[in-house]
Amino acid sequence: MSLEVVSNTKCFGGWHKQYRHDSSALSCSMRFAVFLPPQVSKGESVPVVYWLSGLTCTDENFMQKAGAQRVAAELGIALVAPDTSPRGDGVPDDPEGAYDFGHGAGFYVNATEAPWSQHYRMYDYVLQELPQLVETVFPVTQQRAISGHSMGGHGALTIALKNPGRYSSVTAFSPIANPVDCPWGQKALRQYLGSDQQAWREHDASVLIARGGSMPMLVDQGDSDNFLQEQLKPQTLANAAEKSNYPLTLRMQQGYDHSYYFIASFIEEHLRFHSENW
Ligand SMILES: N[C@@H](CCC(=O)N[C@@H](CSC=O)C(=O)NCC(=O)O)C(=O)O
Repeated sequence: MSLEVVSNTKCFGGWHKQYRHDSSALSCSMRFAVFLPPQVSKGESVPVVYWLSGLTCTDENFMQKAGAQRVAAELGIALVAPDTSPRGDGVPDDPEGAYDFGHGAGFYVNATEAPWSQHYRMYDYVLQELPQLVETVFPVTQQRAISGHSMGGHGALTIALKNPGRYSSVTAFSPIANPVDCPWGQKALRQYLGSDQQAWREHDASVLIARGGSMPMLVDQGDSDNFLQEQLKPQTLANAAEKSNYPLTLRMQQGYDHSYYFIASFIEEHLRFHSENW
């Protein structure tokens, strides 16, 4: 396993680092970011929160805009932020360069349809390859939590719901909560997974949560989010959770939009939530 250090920056007594590596899941070179809290420099092993970003993002949006490092340093949590899709000249992209499919829009699934299936395997990357690498290279414990925003909120919820026991807790900001029934989700799932909607349902948080479960889950959603009605549908998630008695806390936050200003306002509460549930 070869890791290239891209950057190394001191932050709140810990270190923000970017790395590049050859991903076998995605068959391309990938960059990811890690924040190691100060406890690591004192020889401690720490738990990890994996952060999945939304459409158009790289590993940088969350690390630069969410302001998560101060609380992660206080709580002794490592943060890991992967990119949102495979990338590179050899990786097919949306033919029209649309922002909601292809590069920057991997939707955290394993594509089954050509030409996407060779590289677009973000589900395996996030669930297996990246944690394996992180747990080999960095002083981290087996305690993992997962969180994300929008497309990344969809990724966090579905990966957690499909893998009970793998994460201690899951949180999301403005997740695409019912992708089988919104334009972003339908466009991506049809192309990555084909026309059989049963396959899409296996990556829909509202479908999965209806099957029950017990992993602590917190979702924050701004009520002034432009994407709320057409793309996000948190009420569908809440209704399904109620029917299956799933312990979901959904908080509608008055006046907040879809941006990282919203995430920055509540990321501390999400990290404390994870910290209470290791
Ligand atoms: N460019 C698009 C909207 C793209 C957008 O809003 N991306 C969000 C995530 S949306 C769902 O996954 C984001 O996080 N952007 C990066 C940022 O740093 O804000 C448009 O113009 O509509």
